[in-house]
Amino acid sequence: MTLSVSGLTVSIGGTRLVDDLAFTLGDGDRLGLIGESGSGKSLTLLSLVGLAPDEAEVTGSVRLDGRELVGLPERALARLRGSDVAMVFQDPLAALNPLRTVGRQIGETLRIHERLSAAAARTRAVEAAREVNLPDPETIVDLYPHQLSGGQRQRVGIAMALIGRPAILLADEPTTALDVTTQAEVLALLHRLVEERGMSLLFVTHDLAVLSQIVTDAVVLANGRAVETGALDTLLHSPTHPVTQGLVAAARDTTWSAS
Ligand SMILES: Nc1ncnc2c1ncn2[C@@H]1O[C@H](COP(=O)(O)OP(=O)(O)OP(=O)(O)O)[C@@H](O)[C@H]1O
Repeated sequence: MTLSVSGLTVSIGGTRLVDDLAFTLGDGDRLGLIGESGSGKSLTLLSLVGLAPDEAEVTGSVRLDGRELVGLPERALARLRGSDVAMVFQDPLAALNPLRTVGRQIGETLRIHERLSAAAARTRAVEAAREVNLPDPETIVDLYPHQLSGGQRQRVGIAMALIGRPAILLADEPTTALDVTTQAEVLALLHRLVEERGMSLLFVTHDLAVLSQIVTDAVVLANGRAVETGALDTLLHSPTHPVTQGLVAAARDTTWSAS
């Protein structure tokens, strides 16, 4: 599947927070969206699938295999989010229901979309838990979110996102809340799953060091505009825009302080 974005503009209260953005995510592509805090990364990601805040005005074009998503009714967008396009977010705890076992939450999509029985959904949830390397999957699916570590919860978030076999994964800072070791493990897991399943990935982060572990190309955002676009190697080794240069310097600092 190809996601083609052009002229994407998101305004709130008359301010353009995302301004005339264009990029294409083709089959199997791994693209990063990087920029400092407030540069418009999250709003961009949310706007692609109709999840921008109610007060936001979204214009421009987001096409999924030619089908225009901007202006599509919420029902159609919701169907799409459960099937072709899936998302993982920074804070898995906020995305999880504290009162339901993680297995039930992993299997929920299947109960809705494939009308599976509770028992069949549980079996698939156990398989999904195993695929994301959760320890003791048979037992862990019966636990509640607060009984898991942060890294385990993010693995649950990934299992939930991937169980519907999406073609495209949108990830918004999925490892930012994790410690450095867990972050590396979760990035490696995402990388493996994306490759094995031939998914395409749009990965949002403020951290170029993280991005270099998972994508091949990136769009650098500043004040809602794309200021530099290209292969990650080129951005890392010969950044031309001052914002990109700042991100490279920051990534060097974190790499040094982590080692
Ligand atoms: N609902 C809203 N109402 C008003 N302004 C908003 C709203 N949501 C986001 N913004 C503003 O839009 C700009 C872009 O926000 P966005 O969350 O996309 O940034 P970001 O690059 O993802 O930053 P971060 O890394 O901090 O999440 C920011 O200036 C933010 O304050």
